[in-house]
Order: sequence, then structure tokens, then C-alpha cells
Amino acid sequence: MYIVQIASECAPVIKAGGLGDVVYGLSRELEVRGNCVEIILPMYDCMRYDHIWGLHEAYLDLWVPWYDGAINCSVYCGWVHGRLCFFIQPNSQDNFFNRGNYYGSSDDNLRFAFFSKAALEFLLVSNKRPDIIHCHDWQTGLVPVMLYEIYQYHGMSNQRVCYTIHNFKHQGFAGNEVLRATGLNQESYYYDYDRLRDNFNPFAINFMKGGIVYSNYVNTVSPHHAWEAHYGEEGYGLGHTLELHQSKFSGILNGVDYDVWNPEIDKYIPHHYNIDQLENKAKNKKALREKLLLQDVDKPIIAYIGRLDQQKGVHLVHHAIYYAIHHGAQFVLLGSATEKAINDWFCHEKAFLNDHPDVHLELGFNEELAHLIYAGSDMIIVPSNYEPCGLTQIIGMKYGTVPIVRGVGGLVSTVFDRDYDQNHAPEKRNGYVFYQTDTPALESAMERAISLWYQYPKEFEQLIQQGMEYDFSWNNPGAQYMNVYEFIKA
Ligand SMILES: Nc1ncnc2c1ncn2[C@@H]1O[C@H](COP(=O)(O)OP(=O)(O)O[C@H]2O[C@H](CO)[C@@H](O)[C@H](O)[C@H]2O)[C@@H](O)[C@H]1O
Repeated sequence: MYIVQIASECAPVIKAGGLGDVVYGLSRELEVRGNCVEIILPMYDCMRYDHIWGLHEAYLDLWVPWYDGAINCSVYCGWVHGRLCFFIQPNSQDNFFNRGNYYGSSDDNLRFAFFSKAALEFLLVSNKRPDIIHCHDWQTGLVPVMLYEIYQYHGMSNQRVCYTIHNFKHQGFAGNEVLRATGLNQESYYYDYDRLRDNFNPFAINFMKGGIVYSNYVNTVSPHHAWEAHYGEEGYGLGHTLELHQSKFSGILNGVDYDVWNPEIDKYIPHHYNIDQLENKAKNKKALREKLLLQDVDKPIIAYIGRLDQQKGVHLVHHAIYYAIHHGAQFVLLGSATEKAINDWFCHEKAFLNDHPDVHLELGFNEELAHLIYAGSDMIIVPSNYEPCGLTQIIGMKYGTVPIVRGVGGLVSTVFDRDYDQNHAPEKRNGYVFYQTDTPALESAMERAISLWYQYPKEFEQLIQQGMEYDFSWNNPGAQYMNVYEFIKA
């Protein structure tokens, strides 16, 4: 099958979070299964050019209709660790992708509406006719809309769209200027409740809603989160739309690319190890302490890696730092915040704890350091308010780092409490789970994990191994996406 992914991220060249991991990992799996896969991305000024091989201009003079005129674009092409990627660079004064960061501009809706239009225009004029177009998140929600309403009449009537939602909170809202800019026009048609009109704001169109309405198949990234989004508040107002389109909606649990995230071959960690060789994990712990100037003592290291955002339960992350250092553990945090108040808060904490021998807070994005933290830590916390899938607990398990998570979304489907899980035999349990969003709930789980580490080291090692035994590779989800593609293919 010929599959084109259209997305705003692809790891490691463009990665703000888990979306990048999924676009890369899924694409590799699909190729391993014999499909032809291409990825279309924006050409950001701030992406990691050092991860692109053989970057060259692939299409000159792409003219993308925009308002009453057109914007000239260049399309570059190169390989990102074996994946063929096309990067769209608009040559206009809007500087859509030269902002020094991927997201966070006041015109993000126009930037990504343009990207979606440009990706389709590129497919059209370069005569690419994939069987499947796979889009991700709000940034590309307008792709199926424009494909159905415009491009199918220009010779793209056999293309089918799978739309994956990684985060319902960010939906992409705009006014009618986006309709004019993209050539959709016809305000009254698109402002219909059954099409793009936001379910709560009658004056806004909603990109993600468009993606749901117009795609041939829609999924989010775990079955449990699909249920939460459909029936609970985690759909952020799109529950009714999912209800109307339930026959084409499901949850497919993410995988993790074990060529990238694997302590046996990881090029960013000094000592390789596997389930039978855990003594080398201890050497990575030592290396992590040396790198982050933590004192070398007999204590467990608890880590947090992720965006610092309300979604991630930042108040509990903050509480975990102090709980850890007051209960005989060390704490390492690697995170970045886009929201100023949260950034200021953690900068303040960093300054306050700077000389503490048992804490290191690293604010910013650092892919290489993330690998060493997964390898060198004993436990990883994921106290999210909501979590569509969550990759850090899955990566943690592969590196023998025991997850302590809140029981929501994909965390429910991947982490099974050592002491209380009712559905898995003791030898299948792999971490600690708590449910409430208050601090005693978090503390109870951390307390159990830290006590086991101190009092029953053999049993803690057993728990590590039980987590490492799980297979969360792309193999199973890859098969599920193939089924979806076969199902919707023209
Ligand atoms: N400061 C930093 N430095 C280095 N690396 C960092 C980092 N912060 C995060 N990362 C890395 O980014 C990834 C984050 O994965 P998450 O599952 O937390 O994704 P996120 O919430 O962004 O995405 C959404 O999409 C993903 C994919 O579908 C879902 O799993 C998730 O639930 C949903 O919220 C991991 O690979 C992690 O190591």
C-alpha cells in the first residue's frame, strides 16, 4: 500500500512530544510490513537538520492557492533515519515556519491550515496518489475537509483518510478567514453544526471536528481514552461529534520504536543492558549522577520526563519532587513548559533546589539526556490529569524503570499495580497505579515503590523484569492500522 503521513512532527527531526515518536515509529513499522510510506512536514527553521540525510530540493515552484492569490513554496526531500520526508517551505513574508519554535504563535491556525493545503497541493501537482493519507491532530484536521470538498474534483477521488487524535485538548479554532484563505469559502455551508462549526462557539470553526467529520476513519491512541473522549469530559466538547461518528471511531494503543528506545543498542547511553544484565543499568545510574552532579549514595532515583503542562498533573509532579527528597530518594526532572506561569514556577524551583545534592531539574528539551535518564533511573512518575496513551511509562518499562502512574487513559492499559491489580496475575504486574488527583494518592503509590526498593530489593528487581518482559513495540498496533487502512481503502 502507498501511505502518506501528513503531520506537524516527526522524531527526531521535529519533536515537541509524543506525536513525533508516533509518526516516526508507525511509519517505520508500516515500511517493515512492505508498504511505501512518505511523510510530509513543515520545514521549520528550528528543526534538527543534523538528523536529515541527503536534503535536496524535490519540487520547485509549488504554488499554493491562498486567499485570492497563491504562495510560492519549495519542497525539500531527505531521509530521517531511513524515512523519506518532504518538507514544505513557503517563500512568503508570513514566515509561517521561521518562528524559532514549532507551536505557540498567535496565527497557528493559519500556519497549519496553510501547511494542510500545501501538502494536498503538493500531492496533486506531483502526481502522488496514495491509497491512504494519514493525518494527525488538529494541525492537519483540515486535510480531509479540503480533500473531500476541493481536491477530489481535481483527480484525488480515490484517496482515503485515517485521522489520529493524540490530544483532544488542542482542537484548532478559527473564524471565517481560514475558510477564505483555504478556498473553502461558503461560510454558511461550513458553519453548519454537522460540518465544521464548533459545538459550543457558534462563531468558530473547529479543525479537529472537521477532521472527525470528514475522515474515513478516526482513532485516538488507546482504547480506554477512546471511551473517555466519547463518554467523558476528555473529549473537550467533541463527545457528541464522536457519538455521531462512532461507527468509524476507535482507540489503538501506541507502540514504541524499539530501534530507538532499547537499552541493548541505545547510542546515547554509556552501558548497554538487557533483562538478564541489570548490573549495567546500575552503571548508567552512576553515569547519570555524575552528569547531573547528584551525590553518589544508596538511594533510588525517581524521574519525570515530559511537557510541563496542566495535562501532566504539574502540581503532583511538583509534590513528587519534595516527597522524594524527604523520603530517601533522589529526583530528576526533564521538562519544558510553554505556559509562562508554569515555566516561571519551575524556574523558581530550579533556583531554589539548585544546590540540593539529591535533585536535578533540567528545564528545556533534550533528547539525548532523556535516554540517559530512562536508563539511569529506578522509577518514573506519570501523574497525568488525562493521558491519551503516554509513552514515557512504556519507554521506562523497556529500560527497567518502574512506572508510578495515575490510572487514566492509556496509562490504565499499560501499567498494572503490583499490589492491587485485580486483572493481572502477580507475575504480570509491572508498576504502581493511583487514581485520585490529590497528593495523598500520589504519596501512597510513591511510598509503596520506595519501600519495596529499600526493603525488598530482590522483589523490586523482579518487578523491573516483569515490566521489561512486556512487548509494546509497533508490531501489534502496526497490524491494527493495516486493518484500518484495508477497511477504508478505495
Ligand atoms: N523535555 C524533554 N526533553 C526530551 N524529551 C522529552 C521532553 N519532554 C518530553 N519528551 C519526550 O517526548 C515524548 C513524550 O511522550 P508523551 O506520551 O508524554 O507525549 P505527549 O503528551 O507530548 O503527546 C500526546 O501524544 C502522545 C502520542 O500519541 C500520547 O502518548 C500522549 O498521551 C499525548 O498526550 C517522549 O518520547 C519523551 O521522552
